[in-house]
Amino acid sequence: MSAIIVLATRNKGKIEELNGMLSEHGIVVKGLDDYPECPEIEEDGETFEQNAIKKAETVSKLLGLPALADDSGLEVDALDGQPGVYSARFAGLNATDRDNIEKLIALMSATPVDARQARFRCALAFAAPGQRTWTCSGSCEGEIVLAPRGHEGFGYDPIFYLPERDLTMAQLTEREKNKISHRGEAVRKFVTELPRLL
Ligand SMILES: O=P(O)(O)OP(=O)(O)OP(=O)(O)OC[C@H]1O[C@@H](n2cnc3c(O)ncnc32)[C@H](O)[C@@H]1O
Ligand SMILES: [Mg+2]
Repeated sequence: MSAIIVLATRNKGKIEELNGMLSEHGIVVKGLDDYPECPEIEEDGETFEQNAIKKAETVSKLLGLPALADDSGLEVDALDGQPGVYSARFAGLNATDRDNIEKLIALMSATPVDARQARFRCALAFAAPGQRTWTCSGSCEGEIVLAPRGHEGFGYDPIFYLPERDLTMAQLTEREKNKISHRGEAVRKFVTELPRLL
């Protein structure tokens, strides 16, 4: 079996990771760069789940195809859960990963090392014509470090430290990241539902 699922994103890191996990299940994930007619979708939800549902349903309706969406971000305990749903635009609307990392490092520099707990969260939503939208989520615990390390992954990975590995997320290969990440956990739940959803 082989199926195409549109992933409602232009984030290349997400497309790469989702393809890495779903290709062995006969699924090819295509991002929105393959569907230039899809407009930017305003992410105005209060939760990752609300944003994921909005992105998946908007794209599925517009294209008349099954669509998966990932809304994800970083929650830092010392910042009361920030940047949360604002993770992509933490340092402003057109912020780069580097801008966001620099802002977070500046905000965390006064926080003691033993109070830098954080987690990545990922909500997935799957919408298809005539079907009820399905959602699931995953999370991954870690700590913020002030010195970025590693070049793999994307986003906040270089400052997301995994104490049990003594590595940042950006020092893991894509395959290793997928085994432990918030997105990996959510995708494994999606995979168990695939026979019912597709
Ligand atoms: O909304 P789409 O188009 O999917 O792409 P986006 O980059 O705007 O994605 P989000 O709105 O879900 O924002 C998620 C941000 O959280 C961060 N993030 C999410 N998953 C991450 C991961 O696995 N590693 C590092 N940072 C991550 C990263 O900065 C993302 O830009
Ligand atoms: Mg976004």
